[in-house]
Amino acid sequence: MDLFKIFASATVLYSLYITSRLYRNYLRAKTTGFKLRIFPFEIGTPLFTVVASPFYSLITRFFPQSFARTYDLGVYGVEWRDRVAKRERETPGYIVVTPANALELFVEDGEMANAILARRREFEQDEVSRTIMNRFGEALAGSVGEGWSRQRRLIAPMLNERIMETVWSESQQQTHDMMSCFTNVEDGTTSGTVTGLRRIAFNILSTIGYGMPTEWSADVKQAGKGERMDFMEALLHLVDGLILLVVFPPWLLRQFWMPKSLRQIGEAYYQFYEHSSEMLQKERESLKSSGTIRNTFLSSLASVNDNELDPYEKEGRLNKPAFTEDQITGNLYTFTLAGYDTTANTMAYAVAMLAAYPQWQDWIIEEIDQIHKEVSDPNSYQQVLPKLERCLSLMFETLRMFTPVAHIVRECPVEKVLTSRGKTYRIPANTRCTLSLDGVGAHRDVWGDDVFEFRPSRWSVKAAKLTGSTSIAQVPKLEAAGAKESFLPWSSGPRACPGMKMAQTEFLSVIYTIFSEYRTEPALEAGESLEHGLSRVAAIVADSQPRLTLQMNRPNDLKLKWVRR
Ligand code: HEM
Repeated sequence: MDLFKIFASATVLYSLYITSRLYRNYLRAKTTGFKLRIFPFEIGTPLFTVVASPFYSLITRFFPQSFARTYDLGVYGVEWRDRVAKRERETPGYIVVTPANALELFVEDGEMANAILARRREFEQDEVSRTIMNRFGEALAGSVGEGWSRQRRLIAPMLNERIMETVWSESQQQTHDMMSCFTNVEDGTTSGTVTGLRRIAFNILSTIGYGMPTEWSADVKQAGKGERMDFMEALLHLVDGLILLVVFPPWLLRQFWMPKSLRQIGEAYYQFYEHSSEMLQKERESLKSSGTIRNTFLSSLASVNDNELDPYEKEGRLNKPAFTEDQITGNLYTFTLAGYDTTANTMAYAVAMLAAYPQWQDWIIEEIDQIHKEVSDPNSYQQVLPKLERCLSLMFETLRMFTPVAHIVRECPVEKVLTSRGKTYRIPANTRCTLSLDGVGAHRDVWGDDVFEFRPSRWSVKAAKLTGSTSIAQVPKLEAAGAKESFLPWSSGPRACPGMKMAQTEFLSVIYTIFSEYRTEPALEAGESLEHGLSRVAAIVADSQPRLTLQMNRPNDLKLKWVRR
């Protein structure tokens, strides 16, 4: 009985505590101008993320809609669930009031998202992203404040026009190799299209990042027992195992009693450091002896000097290397992380959608055939790339529908006032702002009634022309009203993706090379009609899930037949 009383009193006290915190946060939020949602649990934490998923379908089925919706917001991948459910998005967003210290602001409107992204100093990257991105050393993608400005100034130019021709030609070569492998087998049927495209994206990073050209191959080279992994194998395990490495220490993962896949990730962690340190050593030696900077990210990182820093100059340290070994390792890793899954999955979704909707294949093939007639060299980066408007529209539409980085988070430590669509909003101090890059591309008033349809031609007059400009940090100049603000797959503002042009060049080169020679169609099962085959492919695409980026759950079920045109 006494025990019962203790338990009951504790429950009452705890409920009072939660209620008082909720009330306090409600008072903070009520005059902000945003719609409010009240929720009795702290959302967005790693704990909630882990615990919430198993109860997801139970809660959404049996609890009142507004409770279920707020719960939904805290479960990873809400943007994709909204898209599949064709849910209308909020303008500009809403605040979730929980008992936590911070308020949770969810923004789904382009104007407000852009306003936040433009004010980098006032809305810095959140702590969780920083921890993940700096796992291997302080990197551009995980730094804030002056440290970020300095890294950005030095690193962004490394992804400039100088590397684009290599990206273009290497992507062409890789694509040729992949396609000959696919079409070498009887009737050109393969379930390896997604894996094959991922391999291309990885191999391009290997060339551009480390100066290690790798031949396309359907199989991944795997180190045998007791053998040392090569650098690229180690890197591949680390990219796939990123979240595990944030949660578990690498020494634990590599224990002999762990499952093989986890052991490999733990092992890869140590081998990556070893390789990266050796490569850096070699790069520095070769720089010293030859004085030539290779056209790779590693060489640029190793050679760059931070001449502009006054304090360095005063200390007589002018021409000192700008980056420590740890910073170089961190940047090598995040460069691969940021550039791999994003570009690979964009190519995979585009090809899958072309297979499911063959009319769009006809549409881009028409453009490609026209280009072949117009240019003197059909492989020339300079001649071909600026003409690929429809192919670029295909990329934009794929990114709008299958946004790889569904949201980004910024912190607001001090109260700010912003306007959106003529209305003023107050963002209280200590608010976490989750900006839905996917949501801004799903507003009916901007995109029209077919907002949830895949229609690349909506971009045809809007598609940015890649003019060979060296400016890489610009969002494409989209002419249609509102489209620029409502298309943020690469984010916007000072932190916008510096790899945008590289991703575009790679995507365009791969799509152009494939569809210059081939077409694809669903590999039909016995007795299956074409119509059924097409909708089966569309269903495989719809069965996706955001992991690090959005990915298909059953990529190997995407059985495609490749035929020479
Ligand atoms: C379709 C392909 C890609 C998409 C959709 C994409 C998207 C993004 C997004 C949303 C951000 C976050 C920006 C922010 O915090 O405001 C980002 C940052 C970044 N991306 Fe990309 N990205 C792509 C390809 C690439 C490639 C190919 C590279 C380089 C190899 C790259 C390198 C980076 C880096 C270094 C950052 C950190 C920038 C900073 O914090 O200043 N990305 N990207």
